[in-house]
Amino acid sequence: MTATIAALSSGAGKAGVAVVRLSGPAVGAALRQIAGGAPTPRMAALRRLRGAAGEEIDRALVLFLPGPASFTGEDVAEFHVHGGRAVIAALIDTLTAIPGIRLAEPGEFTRRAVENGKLDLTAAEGIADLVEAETAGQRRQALRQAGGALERAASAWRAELTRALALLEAEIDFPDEEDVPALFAVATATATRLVGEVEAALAGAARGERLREGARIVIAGPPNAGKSTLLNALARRDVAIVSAIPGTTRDTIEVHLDLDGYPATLIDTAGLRQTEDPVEAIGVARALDRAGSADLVVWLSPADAPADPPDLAVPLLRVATKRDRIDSPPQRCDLAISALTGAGLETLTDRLAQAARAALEGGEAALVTRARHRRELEAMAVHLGRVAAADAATPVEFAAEDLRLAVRAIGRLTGSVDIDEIYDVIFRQFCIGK
Ligand SMILES: Nc1nc2c(c(=O)[nH]1)N(C=O)[C@@H](CNc1ccc(C(=O)N[C@@H](CCC(=O)O)C(=O)O)cc1)CN2
Ligand SMILES: Nc1nc2c(ncn2[C@@H]2O[C@H](COP(=O)(O)OP(=O)(O)OP(=O)(O)O)[C@@H](O)[C@H]2O)c(=O)[nH]1
Ligand SMILES: [Mg+2]
Repeated sequence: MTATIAALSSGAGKAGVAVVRLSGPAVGAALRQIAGGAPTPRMAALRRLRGAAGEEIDRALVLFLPGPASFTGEDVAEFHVHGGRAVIAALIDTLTAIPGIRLAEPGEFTRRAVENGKLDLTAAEGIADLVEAETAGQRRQALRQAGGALERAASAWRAELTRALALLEAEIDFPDEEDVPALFAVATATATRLVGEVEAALAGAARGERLREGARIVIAGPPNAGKSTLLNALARRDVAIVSAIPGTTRDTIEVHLDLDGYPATLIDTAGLRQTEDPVEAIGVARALDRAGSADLVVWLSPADAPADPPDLAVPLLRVATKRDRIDSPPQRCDLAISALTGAGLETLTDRLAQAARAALEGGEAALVTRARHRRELEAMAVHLGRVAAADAATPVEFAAEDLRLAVRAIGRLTGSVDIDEIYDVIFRQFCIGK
């Protein structure tokens, strides 16, 4: 029998109110045992909750949402209790002591919603992104996906492909009864149109993935330029080790920033120099690699010892550091800062926000927000491209197989092909209680 799952769905730690959720066939029994019976469906009721020995745990608002009209599609109960650690622990302990009830795994409530047909996989990913969203732009994109934007596009594609496939299969099963060139024409026309739509969706993919993950801004420069000092100043905490010894930072260090509503990942790197030290050399190689794929490289070099950046095919902002060390305006830079006095830091933050905006804004809202979506749509485009290019010499079976493989890619995208390993990877990333 399906296990009934329980978890704290609100944030961990002390809070005014905490929400504990329960989903599965044992919900009715649990409500009878601890809340004196199930309240009227979908109506909040104030109840005394009792532990196994009959002792009172809390007075709480209780909700009963009978399946299938619930978030998971199963019977669901919610306990809105006082958010103290001992209250939550007593309630969870009492619930999980009831036969058939266990703690939920990360994302398991949402996984059940998908398995019961309440959401497709892309909408579930949208919910995960909504929980993770740190900026308004990320929230909007996640909400759109959770509302089924990609799901609707995918199911429209699937319906058209299935229709075209049915025509070709009729031809394979009953050769000579139909006019083959006419059937082929329908299949190639459908494939040609859908390739266009899939490619339009893919065109926004880079932006969609960027918005989800944030613009990538890499701090690079010679050793001792003040890179880690700047990272700490912008992050407003001591993330990276700072010292007067050149070659202090070896690995890349990332922090997430909200730049005027635009999410960004700021990456500190090892100082660039020729080195005999094999570990430092790996750090230098990593620094160059990150810089090469950044949306912006902030090239730092000391005002009293300016250095030129290597050739990079990405936008560059040249910043002179340690402005406090020289009197005359620094050379060969776009702006100058001093972590000591704070001079120039506000201007720099504005420039970073501009760069993040340039990397993330523009165009329509993206349908594709993850590499996983991109992979499946690219696979679709390859198969549809072959069908679109088919001619009289192409065997009908080949075109049909390509249409089938395109449909399969859509199935992997939306989760309608039941593929456990895809589910496991995706739902592992959720929080517990979601
Ligand atoms: N207290 C609480 N707040 C919450 C949730 C929750 O589970 N509990 N949610 C959870 O993530 C989100 C809201 N999402 C929800 C989505 C569907 C249903 C639901 O009951 N759907 C039924 C009935 C729909 C209807 O009445 O219109 C259904 O789909 O059949 C509930 C919550 C955010 N806020
Ligand atoms: N006077 C002055 N010193 C600074 C300033 N910023 C950083 N420093 C000092 O410069 C030294 C190097 O700073 P780091 O931030 O560790 O330099 P880095 O670029 O990360 O160096 P590596 O990790 O070795 O590549 C430290 O002693 C800092 O205190 C500044 O604005 N003014
Ligand atoms: Mg450093």
